[in-house]
Amino acid sequence: MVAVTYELIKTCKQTGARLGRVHTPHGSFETPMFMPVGTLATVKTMSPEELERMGASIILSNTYHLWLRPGEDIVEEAGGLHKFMNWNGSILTDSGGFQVFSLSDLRQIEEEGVHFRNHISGEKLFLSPEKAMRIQNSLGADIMMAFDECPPYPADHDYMKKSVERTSRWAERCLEGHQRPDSQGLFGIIQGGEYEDLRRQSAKDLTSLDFPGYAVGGLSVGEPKDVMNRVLDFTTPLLPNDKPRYLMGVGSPDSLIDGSIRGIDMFDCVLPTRIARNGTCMTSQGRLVVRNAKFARDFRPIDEQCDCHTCRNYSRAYIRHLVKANETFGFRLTTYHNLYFLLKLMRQVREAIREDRLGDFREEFFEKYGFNKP
Ligand SMILES: Nc1nc2c(CCNCC3CCCCC3)c3[nH]c(NCCc4ccccc4)nc3cc2c(=O)[nH]1
Ligand SMILES: [Zn+2]
Repeated sequence: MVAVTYELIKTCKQTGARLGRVHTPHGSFETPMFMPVGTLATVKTMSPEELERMGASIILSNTYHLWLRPGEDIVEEAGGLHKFMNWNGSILTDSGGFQVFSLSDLRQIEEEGVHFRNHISGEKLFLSPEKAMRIQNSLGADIMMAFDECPPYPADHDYMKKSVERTSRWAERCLEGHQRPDSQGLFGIIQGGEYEDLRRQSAKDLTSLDFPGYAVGGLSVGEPKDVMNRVLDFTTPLLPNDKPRYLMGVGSPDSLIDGSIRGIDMFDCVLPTRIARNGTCMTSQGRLVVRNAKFARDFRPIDEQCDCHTCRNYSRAYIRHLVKANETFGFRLTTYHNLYFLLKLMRQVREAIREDRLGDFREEFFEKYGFNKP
């Protein structure tokens, strides 16, 4: 029995976008879909009830963080992540590879795995494909990610080639180390940077291993947006049509639309929750920094075209006051709105695919939001 399956509902006649549905042991969700990030087993300042009310179906958590704190053994004793955090929707855990490279210094990559320092205590640690599988099996997420290397941008072709080949060997070790394939779906991660030959090699290696889903990794690491779009143009067609495609670390409105147009089904990013905690909101007219003095007497909602709980009940002036006073409730209101905004955007993208007009929707949205013309 396969834990995670994908159903292609239809392809947009105007673009390469696809409307689909992903089935997991904890429920199914339509795609393209945005996944809120909950690093330490919580989507910061949001309760599971609020996540459900805003329309979240799947959230992310993380091997690296939960291994360090509180420890995957405690989560396992609690009955797994779903019970531990009281979230009954789907959960995806990243493998920790990216976090090791982005969070800790003194890391050393070898064939066996990665040596690094705990970014909290400084103690020396070691993470391997097998260890990353054991931790994710203990956490019990519906979807787990292969242990990969996400090279820095830019990286030269030689380094990238060696890295892709090692990531492919690690992917095989992940499949062997995965103890619960019937209840947790393991996704492979395609690397290769901006090099078409290496993206082809990575896709060939990983699709021959028959994972239930595939992620495009190694992007949203500082490259210009047109480089990301070009890499997607030649990478997504290499992936099977009957499996989900997950673009890692992407969460700005324009990239969610452009990634969907290029056949991506799933997205995650810390952006909406992170900028919310410094009082910046995404709105249909572009970004709004609510802390700005000009909103001191502005009693309109954050976004006059938004029907979320925050926009129906609170004003810019009130939220500005809370954020300036560093009141937690202020960050709850901005976080709720930003997540709702992206989840609603994905609903609009799915609607546009249904009606074969995602290209038109992109034009309208970019114009209103203030993104530069294509
Ligand atoms: N395995 C793996 N993960 C990647 C991630 C982490 C995805 N989010 C996981 C999530 C799990 C829970 C804890 C948080 C992370 C990426 N994130 C980004 N860009 C983010 C760029 C960005 C954008 C806005 C703000 C900060 C960073 N590129 C990524 C590439 C890879 C990759 O190749 N391999
Ligand atoms: Zn709102």
